Amino acid sequence: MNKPLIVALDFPSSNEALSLVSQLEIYHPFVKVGMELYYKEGPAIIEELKMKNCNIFLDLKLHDIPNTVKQAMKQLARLEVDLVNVHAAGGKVMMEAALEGLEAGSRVGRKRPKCIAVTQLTSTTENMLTEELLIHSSMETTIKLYAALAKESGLDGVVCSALEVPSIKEVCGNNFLAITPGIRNSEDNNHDQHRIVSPVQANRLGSDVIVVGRSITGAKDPHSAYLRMKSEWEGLL
Ligand SMILES: O=c1ccn([C@@H]2O[C@H](COP(=O)(O)O)[C@@H](O)[C@H]2O)c(=O)[nH]1
Repeated sequence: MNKPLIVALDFPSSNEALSLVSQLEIYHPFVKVGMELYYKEGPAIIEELKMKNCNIFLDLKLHDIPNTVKQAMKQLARLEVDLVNVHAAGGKVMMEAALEGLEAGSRVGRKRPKCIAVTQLTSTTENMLTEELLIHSSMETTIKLYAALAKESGLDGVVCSALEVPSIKEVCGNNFLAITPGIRNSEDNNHDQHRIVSPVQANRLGSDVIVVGRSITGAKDPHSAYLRMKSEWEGLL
């Protein structure tokens, strides 16, 4: 994986998602299918996106008992996407089970999809961590621990804010992927995101991949918004 920008296709149906993809088709975009679109369209949307030569992150954030996650991952492996994920909060046995399921469901001779773990959602603040989730370590410590647990479980990386990437790389090494949503430029609406950085900062902080949704999909001109984000992320602007 080089330094991709993944576009979050957070749309209610395939019509809107495919229309956005058609505007970016010449760039063979890496796209993310999340719960909203997948729960509406199911595996058919994955097939349609593959026909358009998109790389795909299927972002369903599995979090359940180990056996359920293993069996679910076995099914997801059959979709042959590039990237899937779980919540690190499910623990080591659950993350190991996710990998077992992916191995079991992947065709012989084909590499399993990469699997990453959500550490703490980018919509979570330090205050929420203490007051609501009753986690009494700092955001940075919590995320470092979750990342180390994901690595010990054999996962390929984590989802985090770019703000935490330097400490994750320190603990888990440079090859452990840091995939970072919560990307905004200063003029963008932050919506429900809290731990946010610009594409330029994400690059400087060492993110491997950025995930951008509404700043592109909700822009008046998504094509220009994509190109600007991409150039800033790649350090060209
Ligand atoms: O911690 C997380 C994990 C996943 N996401 C997902 O990324 C996109 C971000 O969309 P924006 O519109 O750019 O805010 C969205 O699909 C989330 O489900 C995240 O934001 N934070």
